[in-house]
Amino acid sequence: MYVHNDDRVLLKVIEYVSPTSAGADCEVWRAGPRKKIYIRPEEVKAAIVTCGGLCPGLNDVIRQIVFTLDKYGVKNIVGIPYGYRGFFDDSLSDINLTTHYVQNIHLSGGSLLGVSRGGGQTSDIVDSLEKRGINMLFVLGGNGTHAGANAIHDECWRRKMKVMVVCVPKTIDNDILLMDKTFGFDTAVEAAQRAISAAYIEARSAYHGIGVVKLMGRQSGFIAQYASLASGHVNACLIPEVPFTLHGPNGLLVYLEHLIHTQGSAVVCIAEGAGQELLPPKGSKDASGNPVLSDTGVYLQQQIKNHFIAAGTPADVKYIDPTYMIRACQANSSDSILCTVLGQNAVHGAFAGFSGITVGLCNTHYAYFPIPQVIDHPRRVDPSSRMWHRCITSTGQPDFTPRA
Ligand SMILES: Nc1ncnc2c1ncn2[C@@H]1O[C@H](COP(=O)(O)OP(=O)(O)OP(=O)(O)O)[C@@H](O)[C@H]1O
Ligand SMILES: O=P(O)(O)OC[C@H]1O[C@](O)(CO)[C@@H](O)[C@@H]1O
Ligand SMILES: [Mg+2]
Repeated sequence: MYVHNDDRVLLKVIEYVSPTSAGADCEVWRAGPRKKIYIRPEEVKAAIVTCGGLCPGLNDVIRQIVFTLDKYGVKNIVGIPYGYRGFFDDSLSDINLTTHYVQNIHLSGGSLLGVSRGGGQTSDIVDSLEKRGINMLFVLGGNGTHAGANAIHDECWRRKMKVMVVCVPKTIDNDILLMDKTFGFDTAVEAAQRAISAAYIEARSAYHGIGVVKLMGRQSGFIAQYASLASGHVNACLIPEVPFTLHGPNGLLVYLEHLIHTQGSAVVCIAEGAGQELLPPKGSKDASGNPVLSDTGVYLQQQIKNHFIAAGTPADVKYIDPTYMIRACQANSSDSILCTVLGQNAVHGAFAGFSGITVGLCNTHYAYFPIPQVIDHPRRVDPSSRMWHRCITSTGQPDFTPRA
């Protein structure tokens, strides 16, 4: 059954108050195979590239793109090694991708193709596409990668090159706008449970035990929020979107003291971007220009220890940082399904002639989004949302917001 090009997915089942509300001006196409295809399969040279940090499910998406291209009859498929770097680093060679080659890659985490951050001029990448004769490009990555893909799309358009650039959002942080969720997020939340569980068991078993778990989330605290909600053992969830105070009567430290006296143990879950304002900024950036963050997890652990020493109350503080363990793993079943459908739809989108789009889940429907709208700014936890309130209701934490 084919999808008609005029089919649309309703972005939000809400009435927009103003045309500048997020998503109000965004057209979202229904994803899926079209009756009329834009290019003959025998003319296609397809490439797949994975950029940014790792994310569970990358291999599932790569595999499904190759399988679906094969179903359309495409024989010429290459993998670009190590993200955008593979386009301009002459020491790196493309990888020929066949269904046989990718058959089992979803059984392990990581990316078959490798990933990287930083580097590369758009014009060099487009030169490279031209030189290699690539006319279908599948780009898997987060906000930065999407910005790069959109620039590639614009440059191809400017040069009148017929290249379809189609993205699949990859971010365990779940920080892409307008989508229900991105692949890898569920797996990361699930993997974080082992760390939180260990922190809880350690804390419960120790005399006055306190467990601190740091999870990824540079600007968006979704992983910490959902992992805390899923666990049920977290007493305080700290995210970048909600400033907190450590000291003073409404601070975290006094609350932990209260928990130790009333229930004997406590668990804190902190997102890496939370509490950055408590430490001097590092001032450095990674290769892609993302700010390098201070380690608030280690700082928090130290502050808790100091506080309890000063209070004369014994406390056994255990710190767990499972950072890379929650993303370097194999996708769970629900993410595998998501990856499979996203991968298939990425190929359908390219064959339908879309370019400069990304594939995502919108109100439970698979859809094509224009890239600029989904990366206008990172999606963040809304502290006044019902979901955040559900989270703090579940942890039972008081309001740690700094008071004037
Ligand atoms: N504004 C931009 N314009 C063009 N290219 C960009 C831009 N921002 C980042 N890139 C490129 O995109 C690639 C990935 O960017 P980045 O390291 O920020 O990861 P990301 O896609 O945001 O994923 P993650 O969620 O893991 O951070 C890098 O090669 C980087 O050079
Ligand atoms: O250490 P790396 O590879 O730069 O990745 C860390 C970053 O990845 C992210 O999860 C984004 O993918 C951020 O939250 C985190 O800061
Ligand atoms: Mg990014």
